Amino acid sequence: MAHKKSLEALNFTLKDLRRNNNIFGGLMILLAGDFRQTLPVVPRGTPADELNACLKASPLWNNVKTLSLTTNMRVQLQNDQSAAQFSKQLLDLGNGKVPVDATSGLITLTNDFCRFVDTQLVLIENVFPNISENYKNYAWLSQRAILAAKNNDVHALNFTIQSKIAGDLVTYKSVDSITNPDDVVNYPTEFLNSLEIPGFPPHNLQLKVGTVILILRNLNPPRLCNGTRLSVKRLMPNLIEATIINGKYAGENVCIPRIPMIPTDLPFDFKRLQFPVRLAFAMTINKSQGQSLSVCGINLENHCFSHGQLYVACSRVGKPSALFVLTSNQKTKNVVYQRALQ
Ligand SMILES: Nc1ncnc2c1ncn2[C@@H]1O[C@H](COP(=O)(O)OP(=O)(O)OP(=O)(O)O)[C@@H](O)[C@H]1O
Repeated sequence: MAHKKSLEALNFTLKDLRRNNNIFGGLMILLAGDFRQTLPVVPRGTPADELNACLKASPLWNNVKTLSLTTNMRVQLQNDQSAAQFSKQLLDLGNGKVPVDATSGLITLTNDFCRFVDTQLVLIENVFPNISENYKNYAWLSQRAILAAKNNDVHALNFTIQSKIAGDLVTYKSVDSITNPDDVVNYPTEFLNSLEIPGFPPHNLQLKVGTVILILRNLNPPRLCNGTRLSVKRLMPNLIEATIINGKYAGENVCIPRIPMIPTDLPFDFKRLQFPVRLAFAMTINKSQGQSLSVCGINLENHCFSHGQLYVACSRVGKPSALFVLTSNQKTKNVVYQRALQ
């Protein structure tokens, strides 16, 4: 979900451009969204900060007229007999209506909602069956992913899946530096290399031909945007050639260069020169928002920790038989801030 400040900035810009002091310069704006989904991410923020960053906390919200869509098309399109029930189960999850166990604070997922698996390897086998052969099929690859709430869980899954593909591992190390010369002595290169920053490529990027990667920056919109998934075709010393596997430009080959990236939320200025990509067989639930999948795995060994994450993860597919969940005793945490839904 967009931060309320983005919309407030658009409001000021349109007022200025159109020299019209009415809201949005007198234009009608169509917004589409679902407050059951995740709220804007506020680094190191509390739930109150997230709620405050949401559009409902902006004075602009008083001018919004809400119209509701009533059919879950992703589910409806499956023509599955469970469609009506699955749509309702998803809504109950998103609305925080699934009963919570008073002692553990967890909900129990039912057998008619998803398919349960016991280990990470079984999860991988169900979502990416016979990956050592199927990785060459882009349509097959684009329709499946494993999701987890935290980056660390995602990294572990990605390494395991990548190891199932034959071929040499190519390592690309980033060049990390401090931009302010006065700070150089305080931040040794080894420390900079060790930084794992959300939304940033790793220092030690290890890839194989056939690996699925995700672009982390808008390199060449609309073709190469933050979130575009690709399959690696050729690994050269200074360039990665890859094939886009999702969206309108699926099937096109592109070249990705190293670019300098500067994180905005660190207390010191630091620059990482690296390919702006991450492995993407598995991805975080927040990154998966907006995607439709034919088969989705969810690793809930570490519970979801923020509003709407479980709802977003489960609603990527249209039927229960396509949803594989790894969790202990079918129990997990469903975080829903009722204030975001009021
Ligand atoms: N009116 C429609 N007729 C046919 N198919 C539709 C219609 N609306 C949506 N779909 C299909 O349903 C799926 C989900 O649509 P879309 O991604 O636009 O929904 P969304 O609200 O953005 O989902 P989410 O926010 O959960 O990611 C897509 O496959 C889309 O093509």
